Amino acid sequence: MTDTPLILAVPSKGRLQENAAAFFARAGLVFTQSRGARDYRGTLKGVPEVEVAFLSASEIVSQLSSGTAHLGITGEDLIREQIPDADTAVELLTPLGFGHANVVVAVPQAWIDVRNMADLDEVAADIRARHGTKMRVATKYVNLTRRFFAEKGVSDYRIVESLGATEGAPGAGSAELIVDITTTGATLAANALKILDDGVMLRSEANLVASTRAPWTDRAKAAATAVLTRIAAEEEARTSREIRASLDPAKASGLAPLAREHGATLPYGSALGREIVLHCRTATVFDIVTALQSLGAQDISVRAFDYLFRPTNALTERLLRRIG
Ligand SMILES: Nc1ncnc2c1ncn2[C@@H]1O[C@H](COP(=O)(O)OP(=O)(O)OP(=O)(O)O)[C@@H](O)[C@H]1O
Ligand SMILES: O=P(O)(O)OC[C@H]1O[C@H](OP(=O)(O)OP(=O)(O)O)[C@H](O)[C@@H]1O
Ligand SMILES: [Mg+2]
Repeated sequence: MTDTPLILAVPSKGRLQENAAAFFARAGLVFTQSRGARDYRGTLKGVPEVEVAFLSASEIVSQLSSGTAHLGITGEDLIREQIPDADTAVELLTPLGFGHANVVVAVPQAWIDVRNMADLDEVAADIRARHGTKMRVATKYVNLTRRFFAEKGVSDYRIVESLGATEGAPGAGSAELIVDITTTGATLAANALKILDDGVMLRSEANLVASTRAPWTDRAKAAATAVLTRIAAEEEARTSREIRASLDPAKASGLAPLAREHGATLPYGSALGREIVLHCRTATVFDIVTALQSLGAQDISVRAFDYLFRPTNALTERLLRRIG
């Protein structure tokens, strides 16, 4: 074990690696990587007390579940599959907008009469009548499949655990249908499979996840806060704009109502002299510009930020609410 206060688990390979690295880079969090004895370890430049563990998306889930890692990036599909009590063990702090994939039930396209989960009962009965065996479902999402099939009232089947190339199972004759993840649908199409109409089990994307079981010492909380504050400041910057203008002080009384109406703020107060500054959501910029023009404002400029640090942020609040 290590005595570094905070372990941050980051995908080291596969679909999520590049996007995760880009996500941290946007927040000004740069990894310095070194090869450790058993796995890759690193640090975050300028953020002491954080150790970065480079792991597979699935190993990240295990470490968050056991509390070996405090924070990590991984897919919700893996969280729901691998952690039976996910809502107790981890907190999904925020979806990250990449790693989108659906976990789906797919059957051969040739089964033209089979469209939804309820139709699988007939398929199962048919297979039993013809071969005296159970309908076989190939998947590596064993737990998600059991849960979903039970919810849909389908019980006469057996799972064939798949370790890869799941979509090939029906063609190879090792299962009748599959449960797997899909993004573009290309792999399903290449294997002549179709998704059942009500066969989307989970819409997954990469999430920033906190472990509730990790040793959340005061130093770990402080280190997490340092990381989350930067991530939040980047997001706040990306979704905000600054509007500056020159306004006749005689018109300044119209400013606060204007800001309120558009959900904007006056971070430095109402006008001292002619210069006014508003912060607003990106989508409201042009409405505010128009309103300012109606108020007689001139020389209106709109700027983007690199980082915007607020007194507090939703990520840190969410974490601290959960871990106390
Ligand atoms: N098209 C996709 N296929 C699979 N996973 C995807 C896709 N798009 C996003 N993901 C996400 O990436 C996660 C990790 O998938 P990836 O393929 O990188 O790992 P893996 O193949 O499971 O790794 P391993 O080598 O351990 O099997 C998935 O669980 C899912 O959350
Ligand atoms: O809908 P699509 O865009 O075709 O993507 C889906 C495919 O991608 C994943 O496999 P991956 O390429 O990660 O290989 P793996 O089976 O080795 O994980 C997944 O297991 C599917 O097979
Ligand atoms: Mg994969």
